[in-house]
Amino acid sequence: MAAALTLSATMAFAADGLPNVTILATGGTIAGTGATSTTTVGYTAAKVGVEKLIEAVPELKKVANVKGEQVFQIASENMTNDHWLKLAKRVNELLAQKDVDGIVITHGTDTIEETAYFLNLTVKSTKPVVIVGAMRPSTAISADGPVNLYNAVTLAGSKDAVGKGVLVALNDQINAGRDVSKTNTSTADTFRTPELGFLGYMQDNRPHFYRQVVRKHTAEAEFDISALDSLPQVDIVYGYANNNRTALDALVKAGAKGIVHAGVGNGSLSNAMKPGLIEARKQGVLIVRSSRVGNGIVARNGEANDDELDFVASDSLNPQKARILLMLALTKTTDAKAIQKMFYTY
Ligand SMILES: NC(=O)CC[C@H](N)C(=O)O
Repeated sequence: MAAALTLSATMAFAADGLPNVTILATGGTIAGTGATSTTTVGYTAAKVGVEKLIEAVPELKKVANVKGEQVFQIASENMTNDHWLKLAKRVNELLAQKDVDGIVITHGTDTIEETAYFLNLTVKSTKPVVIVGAMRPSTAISADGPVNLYNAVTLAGSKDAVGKGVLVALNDQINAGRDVSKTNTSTADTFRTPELGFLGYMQDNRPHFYRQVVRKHTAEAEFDISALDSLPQVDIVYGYANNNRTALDALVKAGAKGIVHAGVGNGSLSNAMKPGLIEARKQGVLIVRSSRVGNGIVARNGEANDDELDFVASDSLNPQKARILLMLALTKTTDAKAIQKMFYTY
């Protein structure tokens, strides 16, 4: 299956001088407008349509045959599971076509890392999928959107990006959708993979790759959203000094099927929170221990006896990414041991 997909992706690339890249626009700052050229905070996101984004970068024509589609027009803090299902289905439809070589998704930066990981697990193709955004609105001095879009289209049209999983490309760097995070509220170099490292650079009209993710993704992933119109409810509970179980209990009462605990340190559970998590698990709610630290491994049977409690350790996924894997895992099984395996696979 994966070999056939690789072959078809390669053949499509060879069919024409320029690759065919579709840009799916979803909103964000890259499509934002401010009152003046110096407005870089307090602008309005998700205003400019995809055709205007493309027109603003005439250089795109030199690197790809570009088509644009406005999938939705939102600030990415409003991204929902429904948006993800719609987007993943559209990406899969397009990538199944022989005349589409790669996809670029323009996106608000706040939840890029979540959409990237969701697609990394649900896209059924090895063809390149690149998510891009901007930190300055389109009207700003030195707007970063145009160069980021140019690099993203170049990357999505490159054979070097085939089979690398969903990529996030901003600020001349290529990051893996699995590992990347927004690390600064406002600077242009916000997207980083601090401990594991980014994959390569965009320079001189081409990608330069130095590493790749070994965890399974895209064509090799077992998740199939093609027949789904909703995902199981999974929520996040935060760990902090003097915390309590009030929010946890409310989420469980509201019907959460899974809870990701963004614990302190190595996924530690306070004496105030732990009994609530144990009760929730007894009621059938899946519990994943992650960490608010944002880097490192949450070790199974480390800060809690996961074997005894039937909990899952998040491995290296941060809470917002662990939430996505748990939702998708719950579409396949409710067995905590099987879900733990998925956390070591993806
Ligand atoms: N830089 C941005 O894209 C942030 C704008 C907005 N909050 C969003 O995520 O869509």
